[in-house]
Amino acid sequence: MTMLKDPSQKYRKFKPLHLPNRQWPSKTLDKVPRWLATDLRDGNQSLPDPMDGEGKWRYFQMLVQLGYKEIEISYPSSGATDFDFTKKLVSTPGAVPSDVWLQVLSPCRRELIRTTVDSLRGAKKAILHLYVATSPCFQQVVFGMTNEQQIALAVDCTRYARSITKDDPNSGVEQWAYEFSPETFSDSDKDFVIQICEAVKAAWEPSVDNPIIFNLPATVEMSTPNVYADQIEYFCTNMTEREKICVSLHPHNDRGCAVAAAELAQMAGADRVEGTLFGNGERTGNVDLVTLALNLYTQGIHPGIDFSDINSVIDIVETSNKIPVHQRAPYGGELVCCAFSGSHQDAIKKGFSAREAAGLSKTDPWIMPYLPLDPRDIGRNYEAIIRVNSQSGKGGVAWMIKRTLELDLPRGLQIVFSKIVQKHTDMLGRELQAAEIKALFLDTYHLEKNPRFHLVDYEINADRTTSPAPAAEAGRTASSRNLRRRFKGVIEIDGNEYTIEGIGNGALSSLANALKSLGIDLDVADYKEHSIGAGRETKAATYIECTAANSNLKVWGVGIHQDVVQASLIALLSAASSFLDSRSASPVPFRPKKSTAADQHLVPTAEAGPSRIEPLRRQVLAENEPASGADVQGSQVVARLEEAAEKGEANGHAK
Ligand SMILES: CC(=O)SCCNC(=O)CCNC(=O)[C@H](O)C(C)(C)COP(=O)(O)OP(=O)(O)OC[C@H]1O[C@@H](n2cnc3c(N)ncnc32)[C@H](O)[C@@H]1OP(=O)(O)O
Ligand SMILES: CC(C)C(=O)C(=O)O
Repeated sequence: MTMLKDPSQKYRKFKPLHLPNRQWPSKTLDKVPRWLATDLRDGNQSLPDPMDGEGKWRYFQMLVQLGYKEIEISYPSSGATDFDFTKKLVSTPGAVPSDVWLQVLSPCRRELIRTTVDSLRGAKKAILHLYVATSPCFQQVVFGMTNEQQIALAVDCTRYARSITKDDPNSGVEQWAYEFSPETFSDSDKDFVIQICEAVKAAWEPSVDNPIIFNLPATVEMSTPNVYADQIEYFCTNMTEREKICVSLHPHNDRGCAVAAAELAQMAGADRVEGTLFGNGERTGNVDLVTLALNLYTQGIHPGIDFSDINSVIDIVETSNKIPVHQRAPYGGELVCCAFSGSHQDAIKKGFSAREAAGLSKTDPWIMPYLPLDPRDIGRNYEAIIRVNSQSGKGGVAWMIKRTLELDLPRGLQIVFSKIVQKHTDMLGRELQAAEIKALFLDTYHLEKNPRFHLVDYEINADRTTSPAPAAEAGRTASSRNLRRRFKGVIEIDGNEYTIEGIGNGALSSLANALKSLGIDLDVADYKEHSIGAGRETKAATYIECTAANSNLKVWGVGIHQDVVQASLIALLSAASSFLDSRSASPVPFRPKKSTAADQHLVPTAEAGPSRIEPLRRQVLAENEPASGADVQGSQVVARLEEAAEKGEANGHAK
C-alpha cells in the first residue's frame, strides 16, 4: 500500500464560502460562551466501552461541580442504559441542581422522539435536541433525500416534538428548550442550511426569552478554522430573528483545529460551544472544553468553570472513558507544566526568583518564561514544573535542591553538582526523581553523615600567642591582630581520633590550618552562607569551595547547622572528606602525615596509620587530577546507582 503520488483526483480541495465582507477577523474573544458538555452523549457514544449508569452518574456530578449548566446526558432511544440513566437522574430528588439544563439527543424519527421525551418526565429544565444531516454527501449516500424532503422531515419532527413538549401541559417537564442541528453543517450548502433552519424556527416559534438553539456542527472537520468562522458569520448575519436564536458550535477535531475553529467561530458571532473534557469524542474527538476554558482564563477571563483541581478531573475522565489524557494535552497533560531542558529550566527558575524577589503574590501579573499558566491555579504544585534528565542544566538541578532542601546553591556549586547529576542521568538513561537528586546531594556533600570526618570536640579562642603581624598586616591595629583564632579539637577520621590545633583569622581558617597538620592542605577559595527557615528553627547553610594546595583540584563542602560557626566547620570537613575520597570509587583509608615543621599541632590520640597521607594524596591527585580542575565528587553515589541500574531498579513518578 502506498500513498497516491497525485491525491488531487481522490481528495478534492474544500471550496470555501465567498465572504469578502467578513467581520470576524477584527473581533476579539472577550466573552464567555454558553458551554454544553456532551461527554455523556457524543463522548460516550465514541467509547469502545461506553459508560454504565453508575459511571455516567459520577461523571454528571463532576460536570455539575465544575460549573456546567447545560449537559447533554444521553441518547435515550439508544437503549436501556441511556434511557434508565436519564429516568433515574430526573426522578432522584436533588440529583440535578435547579439551574442545570439536561439535554438529550434524538434523530428525526417520531417514535424515537417520543421515547426521548418520555425519559425526561420529572425534569425541571430540559433541552430536546434533534438532528438531521444536511450535506449533499449525506443526502445522497445516507438518506436518498432531496432538500425539500429533508425540510419536510425536519419541520414535521419539530412540530411533533413541540406538540409533546412545550405545547403539552402534561409533558412532566417544567421548562423546555429546543435545539436543532443541521448535522454536517460545515459541509452543507449555506443557503440550504438557512432555509431548513428558518423552516424549523417557524415550526418551533421561539421567543427572545427562550430562544431556539441552532447547533452548527463541523461533524467532520474539513477545512481551515477561518472557513468555519466564515460559515458561522454567514449564518448569524443571514438568519432572521437573530435575537430569538442561540447559535451553537459543535466542532470536531479531524484536522486538529477544533479549538481554533471554536474560537474563531465565536468571534464570528456564535453564542454557545458544545464539546467534551480533554476532547474525547468521535474519531479525533470533539472540541476540548478544558483548553477552551483555560485559553480564556489565561486571557484574564474567568470561564465560569472551575478547573482548580484538574488532577481530580483527569482521574474521573480517565476512569470513565478508559482512555488516558495525553501527557501533552493543553493545560491538563502531566508534562505540560514541566520543563526538562536546561535553558527552559534556567528561564523558569529565574522567573520564579524574580517573582519572589519582587514579593509578588498569587494574584499579581504572571510574567513567566515558558509557562502560560500558573500551575497552582489548576491545582498543580511547583515541584512538578522542573524535572531533571540528561537534557537538564544547572538551573534545573538547583531548583530541585531549593525545593527539596531549601538550599540556594552558589553558582559554582550548581555547575559542579549538575555535572554529577548529568553523569547519573546519562548513565541511567532516564530522568532522576527529585528524591534521588536530593539523596545524591546529601550523599555527595556528606550532609546526613560524614563517613570519614567527625568533629568530636573543639574550642575556638582568641589567639594571644600570635607573633606580631607580618609586613603585609603592618597597618593593622593590635586589636585586629587579636581577632586571630586558635582552633583546638579532636577529630575522628576513618575511626581514629586525632587532636589537632591551628591558627587562622577566623574559625574556618584555624580549622583549615589545623587540618594541614594531617596533610589535608585546603585553601578556602569561595564561601557563601544563608539562613534556612525562620525563628527558632532557623539554620545556617554554608558552602565552601576549597582548592587543594599545589594542584587544580577543587572540592565543594556544604554544612548545615543551627550554629553558623559550626555550619562552616562542617562545610570544611565535608570538603575535606571529598578531597580524601577524590575520584577513587572505594575510599582509601586515611593515614596521617607524620609531624613536620608545618604540622606542629598534630597530636595523634589514637593509633596512627603506617603510611603518610601526603604521598598518598599526591598519588591520588596524580592519577585523578582533572585537566580543568573539575569536581570529582559523587563517584561513590554513581557506583551505587550503577549497581541499582544493573539490578534494574525502576522508578515511577507522581503526577
Ligand atoms: C453525528 C452524531 O453523532 S449523531 C448521533 C449518533 N449517535 C448514535 O447513533 C448513538 C445511538 N444510536 C442508536 O442507538 C441507533 O443508531 C438508533 C437507535 C438511533 C437507530 O438504530 P436503528 O434503527 O437500528 O438504525 P441504524 O443505527 O442501523 O441506522 C440509522 C438509520 O437512521 C437513519 N438516520 C440517521 N440519522 C438520522 C436522523 N438524524 N434522523 C432520522 N433518521 C436518521 C439512517 O438513515 C438509517 O436509516 P435506514 O435504516 O432507513 O437506512
Ligand atoms: C448530532 C450532532 C450535533 C453531532 O454530534 C455532530 O454533528 O457531530
